[in-house]
Amino acid sequence: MSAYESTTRNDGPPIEIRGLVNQFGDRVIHQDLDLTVERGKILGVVGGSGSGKTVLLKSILGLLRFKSGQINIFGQDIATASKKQKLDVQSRSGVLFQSGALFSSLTVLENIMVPMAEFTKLNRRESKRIGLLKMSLAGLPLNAADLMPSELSGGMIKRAALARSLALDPELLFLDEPTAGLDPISAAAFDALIKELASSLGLTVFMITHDLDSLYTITDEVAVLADKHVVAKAPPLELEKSDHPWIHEYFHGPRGRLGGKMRDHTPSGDQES
Ligand SMILES: Nc1ncnc2c1ncn2[C@@H]1O[C@H](COP(=O)(O)OP(=O)(O)OP(=O)(O)O)[C@@H](O)[C@H]1O
Repeated sequence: MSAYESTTRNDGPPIEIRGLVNQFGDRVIHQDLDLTVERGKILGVVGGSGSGKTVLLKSILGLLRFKSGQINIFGQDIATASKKQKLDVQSRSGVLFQSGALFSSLTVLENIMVPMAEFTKLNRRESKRIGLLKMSLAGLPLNAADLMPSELSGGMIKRAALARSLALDPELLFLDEPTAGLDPISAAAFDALIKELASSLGLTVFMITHDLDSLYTITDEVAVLADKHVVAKAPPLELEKSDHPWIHEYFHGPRGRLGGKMRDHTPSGDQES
């Protein structure tokens, strides 16, 4: 049964990682990393530059061979999965890469139709109809269907890539810094779109982000990557209270939201009495 025909199957958490180790030469990136993402939740993933967020995403997506540990997607151990099982997992997942990763020689609609050609037996007319539906879900005007990626704004590229990631009605959506490069208004609109889609489509979302506003607005929980593993996983309002040095700095440092709030309320010269 293709993903397109499938209904949600009840088979283990969408993502379950145990004892993951990733290493390049002598350099250990992940050591005994554990992480579970429950069905229907939006998980934000944060961590300093070089903490291994992208390596983690690539490991989960099967784009990188990890040294040891176990990654189960929908209960399927991806290291031992057969080709058919891997295809099944892939067809139940959508990925929005940071750059959008659209095929530059294809129109917007053709880009969105690629996964359908790859994973389903839908004919071109049906794929087109579904592609247009996904465009509207992602908030793209239908007259963008025939545009080339080079003709799109940054925000439209993200929406086209989002439409493509939704092409197969995924249960699990991976987002790599979805609001990076967007102005604050477009970023807020994109956040709202993700939240709305996740709720209406019942998606589980794994989202790498540096955007504090996104964390507070749309995530249920945030996993923090530091010291080579997940040091905390909790709702943002709970994480604020953590005394882990990196987490504290993240929320309370000069670029942190709370740091900003404190700055806003710090009297400068004329003080309130
Ligand atoms: N293929 C590779 N070969 C060798 N080292 C790699 C490879 N891929 C990643 N690394 C190293 O692994 C570490 C983690 O990289 P990663 O891209 O996952 O960080 P990140 O948390 O996503 O950072 P950023 O927030 O800056 O994007 C980095 O030090 C990087 O240089």
